[in-house]
Amino acid sequence: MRLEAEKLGHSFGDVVIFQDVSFAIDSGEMVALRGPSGSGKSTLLSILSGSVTPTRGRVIRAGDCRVGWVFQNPHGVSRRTVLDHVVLPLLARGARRAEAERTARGVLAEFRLGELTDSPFRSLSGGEAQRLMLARALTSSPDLLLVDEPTAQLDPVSAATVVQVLGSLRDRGVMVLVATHDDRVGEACTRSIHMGNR
Ligand SMILES: Nc1ncnc2c1ncn2[C@@H]1O[C@H](COP(=O)(O)OP(=O)(O)OP(=O)(O)O)[C@@H](O)[C@H]1O
Repeated sequence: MRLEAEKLGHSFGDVVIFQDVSFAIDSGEMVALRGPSGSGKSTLLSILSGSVTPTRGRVIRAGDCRVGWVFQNPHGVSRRTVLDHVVLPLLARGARRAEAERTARGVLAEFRLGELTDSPFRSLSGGEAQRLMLARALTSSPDLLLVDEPTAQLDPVSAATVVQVLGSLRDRGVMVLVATHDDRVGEACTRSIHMGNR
């Protein structure tokens, strides 16, 4: 699997956010998207996900490329349990309840959330919630995972765990593109794409 960005550019009205951005990412690569605030990292992720059409250039990816997205602020349903957050997408994809729960429990244990399966989302710490979002993204078996600032507002220990989890996704052959200001995340990546040369 390969993702290619060819001479991408984007403007909002008359304001050029970035231009002439080209790169390719292959399966099993974890790439950092770096650049100052406002340089267009989140916008580029939206373009790569297909939810925003670039003003210029094009994105080339296989038609069956499954895209997962983990946002900067973990979005969960406050009353729902940790287990529910991982089980529901599996049920939506046609899994039976018992099978979905088995899969979900396995993934949660791997993400060090096994003790929290019955806790409501609202009781999670920032790091736990971020790991849960990554666990949920994993269950959709993405080929490409777009991650926006996963360690913002996390303490060093939680951030290190999130970095570890991202590395394990890469090791499973997922293409991981992570927008980040965090040098620890940058160092864990194979290389960086730099935004900001408008
Ligand atoms: N829908 C929109 N309409 C107009 N301007 C927008 C829109 N979305 C983003 N922008 C502007 O585009 C620029 C790039 O925003 P973006 O969120 O992509 O930057 P970023 O590099 O991800 O920033 P940060 O590091 O602060 O998250 C910013 O100046 C932002 O205000």
